[in-house]
Amino acid sequence: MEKLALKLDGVTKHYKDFTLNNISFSVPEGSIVGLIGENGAGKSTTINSILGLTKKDSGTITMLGSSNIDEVSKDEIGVVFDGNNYPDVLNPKQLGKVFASIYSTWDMNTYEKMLTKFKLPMNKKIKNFSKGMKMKYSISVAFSHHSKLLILDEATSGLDPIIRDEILDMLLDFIQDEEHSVLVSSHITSDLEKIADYIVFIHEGKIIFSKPKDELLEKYGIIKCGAAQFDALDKEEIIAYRKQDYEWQVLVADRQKAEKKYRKAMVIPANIDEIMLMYVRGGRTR
Ligand SMILES: Nc1ncnc2c1ncn2[C@@H]1O[C@H](COP(=O)(O)OP(=O)(O)OP(=O)(O)O)[C@@H](O)[C@H]1O
Repeated sequence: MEKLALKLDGVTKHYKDFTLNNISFSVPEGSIVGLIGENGAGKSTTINSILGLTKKDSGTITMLGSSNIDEVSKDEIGVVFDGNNYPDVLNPKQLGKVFASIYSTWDMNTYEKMLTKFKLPMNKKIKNFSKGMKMKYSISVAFSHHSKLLILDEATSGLDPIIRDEILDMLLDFIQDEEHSVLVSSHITSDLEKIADYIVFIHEGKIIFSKPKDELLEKYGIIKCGAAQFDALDKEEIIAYRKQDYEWQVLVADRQKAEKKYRKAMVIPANIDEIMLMYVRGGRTR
């Protein structure tokens, strides 16, 4: 049976104007799970609930075999938030000593290698690092205490494409060893499309879908057609649709079936961004 690094079951959190509603998904060992959703969808609330930073109202969270986050060794989890994770008046050399006393699994050799590899200066204060450097530094730290599960909130937002690509490569490196797993939230869906094994799409506090990425990319499709063809479509098969000028765009879950059934219509693959947009902004026929 597939081993899970993380499992959420019915996690619910009520705020005055927002409810994170019955969230269930899992992160299999050796995989990268991308949590996507627009601003305010509930991604950070989900991640904070997992880390025990926000107290959930109900539901269970099992992390690395334990349903109590306090019982999970801090060595085993790496956390990377958008922004400063560490006292920024210190430099990596000083912080390395701090981490050696915090993490029983701290590996100074890996730390120094990572800093050299990512051109992060040992003697420069973290507060003088650029945003991208801070992010790479946080991930290097997570590698250096050999964490098994890496959780990143908005790891690539606000970074240029080259640094984003480096960070995505770091995450792919991290899971090469099958025991390592990653949960990463982002609203840059193209980044997650490159690296994630599974995509969990959250909208207004609810999960819209949680699926293997390949299934989404290989199976979902968009039918492009005119009004008469749209009227003739089987409405049961339509997930959502949009009308642009004279063209209808229709999201379906089985592209090949649509190609065979509607030979006159154009059916094209859908990327994650398009799938997300259609779910959020598209019209419904049922
Ligand atoms: N401590 C809090 N008290 C009240 N409401 C909160 C609190 N924290 C978050 N919220 C609300 O919960 C909702 C979801 O916020 P959350 O930060 O989880 O979204 P997000 O998907 O991470 O968004 P973004 O991509 O913009 O970071 C928002 O409406 C937010 O205002």
